[in-house]
Amino acid sequence: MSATVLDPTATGRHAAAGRDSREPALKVEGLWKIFGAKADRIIGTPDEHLGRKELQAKTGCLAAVKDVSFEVAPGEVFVVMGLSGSGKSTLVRLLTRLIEPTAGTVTIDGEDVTRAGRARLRQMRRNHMAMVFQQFGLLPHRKVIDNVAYGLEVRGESKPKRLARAQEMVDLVGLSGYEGSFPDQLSGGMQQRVGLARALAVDPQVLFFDEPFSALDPLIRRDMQNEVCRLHEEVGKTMVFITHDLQEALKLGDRILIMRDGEVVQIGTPAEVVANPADDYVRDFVSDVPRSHVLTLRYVVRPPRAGESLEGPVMQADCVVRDAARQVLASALPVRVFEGERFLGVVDDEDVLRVVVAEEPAALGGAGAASPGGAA
Ligand SMILES: Nc1ncnc2c1ncn2[C@@H]1O[C@H](COP(=O)(O)OP(=O)(O)OP(=O)(O)O)[C@@H](O)[C@H]1O
Repeated sequence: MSATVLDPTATGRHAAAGRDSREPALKVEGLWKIFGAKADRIIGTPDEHLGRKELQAKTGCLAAVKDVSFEVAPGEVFVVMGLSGSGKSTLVRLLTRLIEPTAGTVTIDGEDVTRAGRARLRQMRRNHMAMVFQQFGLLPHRKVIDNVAYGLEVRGESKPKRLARAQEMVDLVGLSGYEGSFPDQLSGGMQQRVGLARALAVDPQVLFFDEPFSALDPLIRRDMQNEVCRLHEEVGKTMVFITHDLQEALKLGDRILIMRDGEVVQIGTPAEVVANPADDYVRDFVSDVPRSHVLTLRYVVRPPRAGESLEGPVMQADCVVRDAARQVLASALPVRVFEGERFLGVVDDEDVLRVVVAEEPAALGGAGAASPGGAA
């Protein structure tokens, strides 16, 4: 019944993430990492098309990352998600060249990282990239303030300058008062805040997160996810975030890249991935996700029916259905949905309820469970 309006040019949830004509902050093209003795003899031969297991059986080599390409816009939060062994950690290490790629290029702010010589790479790592790891990587004998200032020290900043910047970052991550503490005097969540402050201190072009919250207990983990959202709102940095946790990916990502066996299965906004899973692997991943929490009005909007009022309140297409529901249900007239200035259509009580009711256990398998707007 309802028409689905899918807009491939849809921008992310974060204001700074608008994909525009500017150069991507990060561009990855045809990136491969094959482990094994004959790794460099596989690309360009028919063997490159073999599945991971077949390649391993035939050559003894393991394709951890296989022909991966994507672009990240300035200010975007880009999440790489996949099960254990899918190649996420290898991928993020390739992006910073902690591991050398077998093939492909990585460009950060227009500069090809894969071609950089040793000295230039070191310089790029100090100035343009920062990493936040699961194991924090803090220096145990240094106080919080000196851990945060570490990257600036390595870069040769004067002491007053680096301490002033470090203090600013300590305050930003909510650790004011703990500057003089040592890492082992802090909880796991607080230590990870130090890791965040340290990464932000160098004002990098891209921040890489490799499963940073996996070791934290669920409540702290949620706090830290909120913290990343808040920090992103404040500093607008480009972020590449690795996780195996779908909820985390949906919460943080403007877009999500889903990996399996080293390959890209799907790249899309949380709503795109939930509404249109690329295959059964992704469908299985997203099957438990409450759709109203992720789908936006873009996915339920429909053309107005003959005689239907076009005087109702106006809402933007990127508003999540759950957040829009109250206003839609309170309005006697259908809500008009716009993308910027462009009129996309209308949404009424029934359109919203169809998404919400489909999540109710009683509706599963029943008529109410029909996919909203036929989007799935
Ligand atoms: N140095 C290495 N030598 C050989 N194989 C490796 C090496 N590093 C990783 N691999 C293999 O590459 C594949 C991808 O590993 P990777 O650690 O990148 O996956 P992941 O998605 O990050 O998994 P996890 O979440 O468990 O860390 C795995 O099969 C792994 O065993």
